[in-house]
Amino acid sequence: MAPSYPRSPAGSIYKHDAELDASVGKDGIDYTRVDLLRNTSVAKLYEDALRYEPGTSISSAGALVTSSGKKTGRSPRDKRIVDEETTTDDIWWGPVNTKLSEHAFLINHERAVDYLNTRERLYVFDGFAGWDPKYRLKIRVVCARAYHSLFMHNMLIRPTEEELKNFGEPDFTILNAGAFPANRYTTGMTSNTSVSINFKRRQMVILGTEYAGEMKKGVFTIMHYLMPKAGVLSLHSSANQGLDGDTSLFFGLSGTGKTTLSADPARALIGDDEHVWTDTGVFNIEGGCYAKCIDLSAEKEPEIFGAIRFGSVLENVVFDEDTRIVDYTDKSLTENTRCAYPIEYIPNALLPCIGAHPKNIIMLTCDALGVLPPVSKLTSSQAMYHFISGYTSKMAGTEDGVFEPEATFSACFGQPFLVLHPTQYATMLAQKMHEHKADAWLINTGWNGGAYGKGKRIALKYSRAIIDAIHSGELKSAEYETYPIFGLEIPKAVKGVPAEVLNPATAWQGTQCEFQTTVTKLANLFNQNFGKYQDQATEDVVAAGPKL
Ligand SMILES: Nc1ncnc2c1ncn2[C@@H]1O[C@H](COP(=O)(O)OP(=O)(O)OP(=O)(O)O)[C@@H](O)[C@H]1O
Ligand SMILES: O=C([O-])CC(=O)C(=O)O
Ligand SMILES: [Ca+2]
Ligand SMILES: [Mn+2]
Repeated sequence: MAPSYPRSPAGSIYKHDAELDASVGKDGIDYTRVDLLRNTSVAKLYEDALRYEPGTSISSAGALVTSSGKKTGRSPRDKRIVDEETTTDDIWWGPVNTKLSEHAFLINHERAVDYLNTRERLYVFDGFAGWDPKYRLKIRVVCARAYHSLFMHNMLIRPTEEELKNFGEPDFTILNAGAFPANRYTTGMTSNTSVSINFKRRQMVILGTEYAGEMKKGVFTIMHYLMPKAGVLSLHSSANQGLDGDTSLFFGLSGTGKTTLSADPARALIGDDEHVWTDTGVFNIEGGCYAKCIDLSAEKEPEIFGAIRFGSVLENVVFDEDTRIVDYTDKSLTENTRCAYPIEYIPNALLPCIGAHPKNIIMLTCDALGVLPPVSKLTSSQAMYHFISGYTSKMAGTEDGVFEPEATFSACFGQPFLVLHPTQYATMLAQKMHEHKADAWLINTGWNGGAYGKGKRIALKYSRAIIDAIHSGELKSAEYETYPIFGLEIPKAVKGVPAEVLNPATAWQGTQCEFQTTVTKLANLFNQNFGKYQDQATEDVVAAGPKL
């Protein structure tokens, strides 16, 4: 049977080649073997992981504690997209998408297949990406570690028994042979880690990294291509919904607070990381959340803390040998400690994870220079400017080789996952925001009072108070002042936040001279970066940047 991309009532939204479908339907994996474990129970995956995978334990809360080995973050420099005729003209080749030849892909594929077929145990998980049946993709994950299977069981949408029975052929297959290296002498390889996506064959192959986040972000990359092609907008954002059904999107690069701030006791959680904005509203791509755990506490993040229990996968954390109590402050393995849990482990998750059109667009940035205001209200041109710029700081650990906050511009707040040119996503976002009259806000969840090393990260309770004020309508009618150079509108007061914190100039603990220098430095970085998009952006968007 030919695999199919998501179908609308009008037929397939994605064209494909029947002959090719027939040939790649055979992905090389021996599905007839008797020891193949398909959509195995959580308990069985626990037992296998504990028995066969070194570095696996149970935490005092019942979570499966695992080790992802040497790689404890994604490897963006080892990610490749196959250069083939059905997609090559669409892809934004360059900064994040590096070409891999079809032949080199086949070598990697063969290596993964041989590795997987020769394991004593093989796990297959079939699940969905996308809560809206109209756009849903059927994803198959084939892997050799119970940990990886449980991770994707948590992160994809779990099929019902009935759906599993009728699953048929997957739309996309992930072959995860992460414990086995890529051959560095294969053309196009620059290390023994390789994460490659082939849109024509609908396959993703992972070699040389056991970091499970590669799989969820692989699915996102696939959706980031297919969804805009189908006329809907994929987003690296979290989403939640108030009692009145008002939806908020929280954009932000890794570590800016999408997961933390979307878990809000007063609002229903739609999802924490990947969404699609369609003509009818917003749907979550995933069936689970993937929270950062560093310095996690029950007091500060009760919903997330409570979600770490039987069934959850806790990666690279350190715990007490006797009590099995996890020390969330311990960064000795990595700062990027993570937990993957099914979305229904969050008490007020909205099921199915589909919400209304967004009313508030919240852009999160973690400014390590300490000069962006904790909150500003954006005009629509400023919203586009900041979406295209995607300024933040890369936080330690999420990517290989990052050890302290590093200023970065990541287009659409998720450049590593973009497949098309950033302006294509930005244009769709502008249209949708205009059509649905959404308000836009920029929130700095990063440093305040001084740069990294001198000031401190703004208190989580202040960021939460700001978000409450957006949702209550308090901020929309607040009094504002203009923040010079950046031209941002800052509220003069927000309930629950000390007034001096709101303006970076009054919050600054060092000299005003040092403050001005830092503002100028950041403004220059913005201008320099936006140069890349000057030609494609409209005049008003270009004018929305800082003016020195
Ligand atoms: N003021 C703040 N606002 C939000 N998060 C904060 C704040 N101060 C500290 N943090 C911490 O920053 C981290 C934010 O991580 P979070 O998991 O929410 O990021 P994310 O945007 O979901 O990233 P990713 O895409 O990598 O999952 C958490 O560890 C949180 O405790
Ligand atoms: O991909 C990961 O490992 C975690 C994540 O959500 C991100 O980095 O945006
Ligand atoms: Ca997250
Ligand atoms: Mn993310």
